[in-house]
Amino acid sequence: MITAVRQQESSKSVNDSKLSGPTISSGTHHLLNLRRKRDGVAVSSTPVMALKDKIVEKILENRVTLIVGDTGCGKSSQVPQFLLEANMKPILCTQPRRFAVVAVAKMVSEARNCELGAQVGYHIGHSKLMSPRSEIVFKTAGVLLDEMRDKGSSALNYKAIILDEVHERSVESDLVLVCVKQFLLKNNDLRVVLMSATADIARYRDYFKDLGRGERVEVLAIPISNQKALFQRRVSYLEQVNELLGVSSDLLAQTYCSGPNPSMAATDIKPEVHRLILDLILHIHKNEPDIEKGILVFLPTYYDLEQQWHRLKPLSSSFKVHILHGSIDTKQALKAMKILKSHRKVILATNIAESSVTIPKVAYVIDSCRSLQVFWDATRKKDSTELVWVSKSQANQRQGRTGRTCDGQIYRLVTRSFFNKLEDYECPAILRLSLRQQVLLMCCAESRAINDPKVLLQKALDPP
Ligand SMILES: Nc1ncnc2c1ncn2[C@@H]1O[C@H](COP(=O)(O)OP(=O)(O)OP(=O)(O)O)[C@@H](O)[C@H]1O
Repeated sequence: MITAVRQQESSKSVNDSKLSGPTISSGTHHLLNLRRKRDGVAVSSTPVMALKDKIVEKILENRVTLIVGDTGCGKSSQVPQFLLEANMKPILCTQPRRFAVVAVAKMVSEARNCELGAQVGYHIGHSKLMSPRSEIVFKTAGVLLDEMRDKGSSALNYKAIILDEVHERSVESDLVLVCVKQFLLKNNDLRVVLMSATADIARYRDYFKDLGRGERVEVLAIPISNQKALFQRRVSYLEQVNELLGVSSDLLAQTYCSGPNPSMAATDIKPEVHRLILDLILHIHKNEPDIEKGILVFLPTYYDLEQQWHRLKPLSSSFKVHILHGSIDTKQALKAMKILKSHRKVILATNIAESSVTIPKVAYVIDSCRSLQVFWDATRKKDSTELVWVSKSQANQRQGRTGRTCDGQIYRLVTRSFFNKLEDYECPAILRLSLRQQVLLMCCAESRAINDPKVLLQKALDPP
């Protein structure tokens, strides 16, 4: 379903557009040099670079533009720079998570050869590294939402606002979308760009349909043919993993997923799964001579990260293990970005590392295909958590953390038929969580356009 829509959009874009030749800017050149320098690979361009002129032209022409392109094709790093070079500044870019804000801001400032906090800055929670002269600013959706509540439309005093990773449906992201739309109805000059590799584009296109008479939402898909510059990615499922490790089991799904399909299977990570992950890591280490090639493992909870960490601890002479979890300080988390020459890097992560970020030289992704979800328990009248199977969209984002700076291999720890039965998308948080706090905050908003929670929530992409 996702593939079908994306392919349809891709071919539309190719047919509709007279693709202009690549115009490579100084920032872009610098990014390429950076990549060559860091990774020892010669990369001629990221796929979005070939569409630079087209992207700028469409954003200038339309108030809302959707950019859809495979993970790693260059959306987050390049599109803000394209707009800067077209003099559409200042530019605001939101990311769903703090880690992604800092990682992308850091990468773009390095690509532009400037100090972080000067031309390129960021703002997450209480940490702000930007100046009044910053021309590209990265923020979390939560920070932007707070600012819109406090300052109304003046929080959007930018020439262009990029809402990156729109498929991530946190309450904050959905509320940012609805507030931005309200302000767009009053501001003709603002340009909004939505970006994602896996979003359901038809929904976003429809959402902005009523913006104004004769207006349309431009959908720009980065054509598959333009994506050949990307590295290869190969996906394996439990069947192949077991073959690889020489384990024979007729009941793979039963042993490692507790059932034949997502609706019947318990999501908890059994010791067998931790054991399988360890065996896989050891197998990779033995067979991959390039020590710089790292392994990224997705697990659902801090407890699971700890369990896996304990299994790896006795092997500290071979492996350097990093933990990426929401509770870890961003500075500490950024240490996982370093390429190591002495040890094999193993990164144990929850979905904090699922989208946006490039961790250089991650060549292997092991995906447990589980995730922790918070929901409002109406009976107990409190927030609760549950382990769920990821959606295909989430799994594709996880897959996209490799194949960015080198070829990638993905191991999904479910059988192929089990994977095919996963939902396409996860349920938006706005339909799962209590909105009491958000409603109170909305009531306090300065701007009349966004201070009536009942009206505003009805205008959300999925009204609660
Ligand atoms: N820190 C980095 N070090 C080396 N290369 C990087 C770094 N950050 C980005 N890149 C390179 O730039 C490419 C584009 O990254 P970018 O984040 O712009 O892609 P994207 O299309 O936004 O991906 P996603 O949809 O996953 O967010 C990556 O595939 C990678 O090759």
